[in-house]
Amino acid sequence: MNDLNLYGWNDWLFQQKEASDYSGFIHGRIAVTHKTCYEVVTETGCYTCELTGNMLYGKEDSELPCTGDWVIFQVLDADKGLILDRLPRRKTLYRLKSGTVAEKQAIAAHVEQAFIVQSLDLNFNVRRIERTMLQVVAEEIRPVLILTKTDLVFEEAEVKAALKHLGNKLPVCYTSIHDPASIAKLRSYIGRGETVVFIGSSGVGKSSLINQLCQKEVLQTGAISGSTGKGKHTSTRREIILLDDAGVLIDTPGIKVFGVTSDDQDKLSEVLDLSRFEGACRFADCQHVNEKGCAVIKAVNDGEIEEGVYENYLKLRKEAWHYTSSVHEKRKREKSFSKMVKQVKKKPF
Ligand SMILES: Nc1nc2c(ncn2[C@@H]2O[C@H](COP(=O)(O)OP(=O)(O)OP(=O)(O)O)[C@@H](O)[C@H]2O)c(=O)[nH]1
Ligand SMILES: [Zn+2]
Repeated sequence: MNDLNLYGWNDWLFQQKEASDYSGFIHGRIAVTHKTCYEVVTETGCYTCELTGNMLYGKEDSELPCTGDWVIFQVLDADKGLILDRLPRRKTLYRLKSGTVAEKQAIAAHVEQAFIVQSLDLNFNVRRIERTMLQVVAEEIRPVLILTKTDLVFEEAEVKAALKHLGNKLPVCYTSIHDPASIAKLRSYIGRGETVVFIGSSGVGKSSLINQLCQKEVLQTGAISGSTGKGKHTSTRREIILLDDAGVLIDTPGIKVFGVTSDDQDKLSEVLDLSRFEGACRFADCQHVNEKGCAVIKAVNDGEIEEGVYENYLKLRKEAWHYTSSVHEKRKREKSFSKMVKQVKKKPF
């Protein structure tokens, strides 16, 4: 028997299930997402499930179930099922689907915290931390920064200086798999029944951390390739891992870049720590691009905001605009297409 409360099942989800047309069927949480099917954990075991046509056709990519989603399904066989409904989501990590401009893709649903993992070698990149934070806080997910491989040589002062503006925005945790105390500290961040998603490029040590947190080998780790210094890509699927007495961990395959799918100016300013200057801009709706009397631009010129941070602001802002206008365009095209179809249908033949 699995206790689904340990997997994060709660009263809110129960109410969502009650409200579903399919409330009479069993529910479970998606533990693994394959190309066309899902592995779903339930109280009585694991089922491999496919989607009904209704769940699949005419749906945006972001509406398809993802790892961490709670779904209702019909049991077909001893270990097979058909997903009939997906419960509404809260706190979902999305990313821009690669190769598209207006399609987002859900990566992990119902997550309370995101562990943004970078290793203290060439992988460390503050701009990427800022970008990932934006995706995370847009969904009210709490970010934690994890800097791994402290046993390797790194410039601590440089790292700390680069993170200065982020210091009060997220806890920063330094870890090494050779330092058990650092892993114990990390574990203390994870509450019972809480879901944590691990985000980070391939080779930064996500699987190693998860194994150490579980105190057993639950995930295969990759060897570093000698020629490139980068980890081999070892994750081919996302997976949910249950900690013995704490929460639920979701591993994601090495997603390198998060394309922006949020156009929340306030969140962006908050992440980049620009909010403390904004109030003094001459115009209330100042975008801090080239407006007169912009306090943010003044702070950049005065050296109070680092240029790199401001440049990333402009970059992320531009991407957010691009995303929103592309989504808008897409909706308009779809609308005019369905109008055209309706008109065609009306015409007598
Ligand atoms: N020196 C050192 N090496 C580490 C540490 N953590 C992980 N590694 C090594 O880094 C390599 C990659 O680790 P993984 O845990 O497989 O990395 P990952 O982020 O899960 O990579 P993917 O599964 O490809 O996404 C392995 O050879 C690990 O042994 C650490 O704290 N210190
Ligand atoms: Zn301004």
